[in-house]
Amino acid sequence: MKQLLTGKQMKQADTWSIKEFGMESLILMERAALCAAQHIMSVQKPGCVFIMCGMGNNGADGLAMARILSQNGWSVRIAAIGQIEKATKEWLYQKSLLDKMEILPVQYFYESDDKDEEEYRSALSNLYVPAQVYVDALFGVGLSRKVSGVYRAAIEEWNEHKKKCGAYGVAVDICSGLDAKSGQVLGAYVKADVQITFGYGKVGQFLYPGASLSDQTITCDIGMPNEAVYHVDGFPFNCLEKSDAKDWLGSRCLWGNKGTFGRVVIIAGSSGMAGAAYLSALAAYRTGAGLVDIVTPKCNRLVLQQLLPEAVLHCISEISEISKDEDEEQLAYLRNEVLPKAKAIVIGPGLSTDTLAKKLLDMVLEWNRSQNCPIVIDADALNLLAMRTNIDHAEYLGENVILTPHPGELGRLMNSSAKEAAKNLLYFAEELQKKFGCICVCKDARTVILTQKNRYLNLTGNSGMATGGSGDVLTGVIASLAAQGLSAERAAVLGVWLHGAAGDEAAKEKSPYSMIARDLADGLSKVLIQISRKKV
Ligand SMILES: NC(=O)C1=CN([C@@H]2O[C@H](COP(=O)(O)OP(=O)(O)OC[C@H]3O[C@@H](n4cnc5c(N)ncnc54)[C@H](O)[C@@H]3O)[C@@H](O)[C@H]2O)[C@@H](O)CC1
Ligand SMILES: Nc1ncnc2c1ncn2[C@@H]1O[C@H](COP(=O)(O)OP(=O)(O)O)[C@@H](O)[C@H]1O
Ligand SMILES: [K+]
Repeated sequence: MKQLLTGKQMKQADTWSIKEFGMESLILMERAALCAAQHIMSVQKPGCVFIMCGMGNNGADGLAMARILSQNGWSVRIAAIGQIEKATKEWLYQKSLLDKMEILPVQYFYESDDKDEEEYRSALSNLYVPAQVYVDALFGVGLSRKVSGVYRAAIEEWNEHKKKCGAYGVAVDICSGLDAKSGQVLGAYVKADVQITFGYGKVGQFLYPGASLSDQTITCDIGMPNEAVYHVDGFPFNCLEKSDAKDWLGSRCLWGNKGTFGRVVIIAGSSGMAGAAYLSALAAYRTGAGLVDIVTPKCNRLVLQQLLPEAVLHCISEISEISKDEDEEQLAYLRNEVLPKAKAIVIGPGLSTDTLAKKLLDMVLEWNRSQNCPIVIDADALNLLAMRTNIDHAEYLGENVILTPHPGELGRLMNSSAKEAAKNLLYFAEELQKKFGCICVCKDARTVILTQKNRYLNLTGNSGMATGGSGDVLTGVIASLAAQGLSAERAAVLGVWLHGAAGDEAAKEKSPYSMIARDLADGLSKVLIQISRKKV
């Protein structure tokens, strides 16, 4: 399992290693600089390298890289941007080594507020020499505010000159301008070929738009003590990898029958929305559930029977079509005959927010209070949940409930907008988890999964999944895994991984442009062939 930290957590890990463990800051820095320099030497023959340094320790890494590369036959040019009074002690030390070696001129460019951006850029332009490698060591995880003035000009010149001379761009630790937690860019930002990041990957490098700033992010071990990660606030973000997916999936019982592999009850669909029920149910079957029941309005009977004859249908009447007694009867039937057989329940895809949908959600939440059955709440059921204002959510929901909002639904659940939720996905996910006390799967180009104790970031998937019905497929995958006996947490995390990996398979075959939600079901089969064990 790969672990990622936020910028703040990384600093805490650094500080603990230095102050509590007693590892000299310069040891870590030397390892970091050596790692980045070695990467450059592994992909390029010695030539000319241009290094843009700030005055913090990211800049100090850049100076140390300059020394190492110079000693290995490289011609080095350095532009130091900022005020020398702000330089860290490590920076001054690295600079003093360069001075003693008498081989490297450091060109300074001081910060002052009296120029406009164009003036800065033309002044800086002279410092940016043609080179085959461009290194960005302006800001690392210490970036704390929007980039402006001389720094903005320095970044823009760096991008422009790098492009003009076709140089290989290396960002030290993290692309300058990228926020190491949110993945948002703060003002200007470097676009590099590779980010050589130290100790742990930073969450912001894997969230979008941050993940698009470089083609590759390489994490280097810089010798930080392993315990350092236990001395940070909160939890690191875990990223499931293929080998973990294999372990978590386990093996399928060779002598199992359909009862062994769990029954998923899917409460979904409304008039014109049969597809949502179909996609969720199809995905549940394709992920291995033994039986799938669909609870849906009568109008969807024919289409669902034709699309998925394998599903058991329970067709219900709209409230307007029946008497109060009949309405009570059909709910009692669901409560007494259908829900008790479920090993996992999905509620919400295409459900609508009408009175019947509301009653169905009430019934499922009531069921949740007395039974220990994993429940996936999605789409309209989330919208209905967002409309409830006077309940203590944490009392209703628990560790067996999985909410799967996209940014629109997340915004609604948190009384905010989709735009805000997408921009601050981690923050919103944390608040949602606190509010409902359950498992929160906050979906976007990167999906964040939070439980009471753990944080996960999913790295599979692609833009082809931004197509109607993808989310419905996810509900079926998660519920199917839960029905087969995985804990709700593992079902959610593995489900999101599988769903993304299925999307990646679909994209290989159809391209992200033309794949549709149904293709994810075929993708699931391919991924399951790759990760399922051959023998018990
Ligand atoms: N011993 C350590 O602490 C290690 C640190 N390392 C490097 O050190 C970096 C962190 O160093 P620092 O904490 O010194 O931080 P940075 O070097 O990332 O930058 C901090 C400096 O930039 C200024 N700053 C922040 N945002 C700004 C903005 N928008 N405009 C203008 N100035 C701004 C700050 O006031 C501060 O002076 C890491 O990313 C990594 O590259 C590595 O060498 C590994 C070991
Ligand atoms: N650009 C993307 N990269 C990776 N995954 C994506 C991307 N866009 C959407 N997805 C995934 O596709 C699914 C879309 O879900 P949702 O918006 O609920 O779809 P729908 O409501 O149409 O079923 C989510 O799991 C989301 O994480
Ligand atoms: K950097």
